[in-house]
Amino acid sequence: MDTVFIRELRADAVIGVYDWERRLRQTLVLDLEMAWDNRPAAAGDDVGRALDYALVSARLVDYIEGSSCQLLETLAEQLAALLLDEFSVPWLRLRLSKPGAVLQARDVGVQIERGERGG
Ligand SMILES: Nc1nc2c(c(=O)[nH]1)N=C([C@H](O)[C@@H](O)CO)CN2
Repeated sequence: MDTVFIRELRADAVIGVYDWERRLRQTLVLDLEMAWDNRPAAAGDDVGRALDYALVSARLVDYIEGSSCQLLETLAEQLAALLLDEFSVPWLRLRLSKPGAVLQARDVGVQIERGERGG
C-alpha cells in the first residue's frame, strides 16, 4: 500500500496533567503516515482522488488547537479516529511529540498505529 505522509506538523494546545499546564498552551509536533492508494490520483493527475495532505493538515491543526486533553495518548486516539472517520484513511501511524516536556530529553511522546494496512 502507498502512503501519504505529514512530517513535523506543529500546533499549540492546552495539554498536560499538571495544574500549571492547564493555564497555558504548549506546542505539539505530529508525524503521520497514512495508507492510501495513490494510483488513481496519479492516473488522473487529480487532487480530488488524492489524500489531500493540505486538507488533512488544516483539519488536524484546527482540532488540536481546540483540544484540552490531559494525556498525549488521549489526543492521539482522537486524532486517529478523526482520520479514519472523516478522511476514510484505512491505516495510519501517528506520532505525537511534546518537545521540552522532559528537560533532559529532546523529545517525548507517543506513537500509535490504527486501522488495517491492507495490500
Ligand atoms: N505517557 C505519558 N506520560 C506523561 C504525560 C502524557 O501525556 N503521557 N504527560 C505528562 C505531563 O503532562 C508532562 O508532559 C509534564 O511535563 C507526564 N507524563
